[in-house]
Amino acid sequence: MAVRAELNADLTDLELAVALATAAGDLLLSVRADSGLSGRDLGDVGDRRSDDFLQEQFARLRPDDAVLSEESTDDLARLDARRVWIVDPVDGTREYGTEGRADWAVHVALWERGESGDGNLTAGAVALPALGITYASDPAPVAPVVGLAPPRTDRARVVVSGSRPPAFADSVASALDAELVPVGSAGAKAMAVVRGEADAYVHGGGQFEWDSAAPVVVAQAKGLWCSRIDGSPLVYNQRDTYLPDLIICRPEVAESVLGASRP
Ligand SMILES: Nc1ncnc2c1ncn2[C@@H]1O[C@H](COP(=O)(O)O)[C@@H](OP(=O)(O)O)[C@H]1O
Ligand SMILES: [Mg+2]
Repeated sequence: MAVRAELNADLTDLELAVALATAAGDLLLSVRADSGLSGRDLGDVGDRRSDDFLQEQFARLRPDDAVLSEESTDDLARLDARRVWIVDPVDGTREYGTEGRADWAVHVALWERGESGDGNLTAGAVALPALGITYASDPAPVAPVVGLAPPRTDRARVVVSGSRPPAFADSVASALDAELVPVGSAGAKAMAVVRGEADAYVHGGGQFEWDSAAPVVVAQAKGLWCSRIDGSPLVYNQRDTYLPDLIICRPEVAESVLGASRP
């Protein structure tokens, strides 16, 4: 879904997720180009500007919905809400602050409560602004990005955090006879699997709902396996937003990845 939609309340939830992630990404690119800042200072300003923009737009376009954002106080009103937007205004803040890095993202996901009271992620988008691409939670095929990753060999690839790879990363790599590739941002790693550049993204040791909600709803829509490392479902809009581990992978390798990741 590459078309830039005008931001208005008539957009579907999916169109709105794509439009907001894309627009916040454009804002972040201009802050990065024009602020004269770098490193942590740039990350802080980017986080704030992107979050302010997203909060304003949700208040204007979906005033009845709750919002859970990494960068805003959580007043827990979302626990009684029927619809909750789960957003990460800059995922991969460290990489956003580092000149030349493209592995950072904007995450926008929607969680909706069902008849039973439980809820699910129902729509979402991950923008990779430095690549000029926004991925949507629809089943449309995804084109590879030429020149982004080294050409595929027969060897599988597993993407992991550059700064905090999980303790079980080596065992997953052995199980798949894969190379481990460090990439920043949960969204950028998940989209590498969506594009087919990597076979799996594994994480353990700490993360929050906003880090994975949008990547997971996009990956699910593209037919990928998404779960906790013990194989249980990823559950969102919980009181405690800590959601420390996940696997996103091609369904064919899920059993091997789970076997090698299980605590
Ligand atoms: N051990 C940990 N505890 C808490 N958050 C973690 C974490 N490891 C990774 N994350 C978060 O997950 C996102 C992706 O990290 P990584 O690139 O290392 O895989 C980052 O989000 P933010 O950049 O939004 O803070 C990072 O803060
Ligand atoms: Mg994050």
